[in-house]
Amino acid sequence: MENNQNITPVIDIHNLDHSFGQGELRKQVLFDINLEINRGEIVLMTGPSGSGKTTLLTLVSGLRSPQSGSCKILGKELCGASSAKLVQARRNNGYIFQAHNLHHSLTASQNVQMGLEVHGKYSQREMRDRAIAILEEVGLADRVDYYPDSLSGGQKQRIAIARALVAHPAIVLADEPTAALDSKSGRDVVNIMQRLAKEQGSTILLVTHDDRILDIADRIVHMEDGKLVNNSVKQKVF
Ligand SMILES: Nc1ncnc2c1ncn2[C@@H]1O[C@H](COP(=O)(O)OP(=O)(O)OP(=O)(O)O)[C@@H](O)[C@H]1O
Repeated sequence: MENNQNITPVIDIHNLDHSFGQGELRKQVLFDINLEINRGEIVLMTGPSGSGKTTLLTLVSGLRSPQSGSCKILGKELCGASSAKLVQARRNNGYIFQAHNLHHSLTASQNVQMGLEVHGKYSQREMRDRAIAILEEVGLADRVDYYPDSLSGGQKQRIAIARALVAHPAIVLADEPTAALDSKSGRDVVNIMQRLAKEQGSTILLVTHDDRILDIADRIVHMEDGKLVNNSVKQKVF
């Protein structure tokens, strides 16, 4: 199984279509998507508003059920999968969103611990230790017991990264993680995300409108009117 995962793409999508609505209101928003992403790759997805980027991300994550075509994640087909299988698939992912989605009534370390609680296999002590260790890695050693409202946007997004990566997920899905940040904070959070994901061997699929972070990509794909129009290896710009 382990060897198999090293050679087959972690994300393996073929002829994927997706529509919203029924009958006359039915509207197709994804058309014949083909995308293979290997272990450890960082792929950025760009494209205009409404082109279908978030929809594709939700299908890959198991948050939405793929309807037609093939969407294999870590070798498991999500197209036609039961709700229980989709829930299981979600456990392989770490999520980072534009608005960090932290719980205001929980401290930084308690928020990060939530990334471990869903797995149900760690003791309280172990969760706290792991949360503190990863908060140190994202430069927040001195903010472990702070509440999100007393922290800056960049600091909150670093907590969200720590929460997404604390359980060493195989796949990290990020939807415009730098949109709410100034240039320096945006740069810092993607650098941290890139470093941690490379250390852990995670695969990253990141949706962005932010031209300033494109250089972290191993590859950039572009969505246009529900179709992936550019799916090639990126020339790194230095
Ligand atoms: N739950 C839904 N029900 C119906 N239509 C939807 C739903 N979610 C998205 N859509 C439609 O699907 C299309 C693609 O939306 P999506 O959010 O995937 O685009 P996007 O590229 O992520 O846009 P943005 O960059 O603005 O976030 C849009 O036309 C949108 O209106």
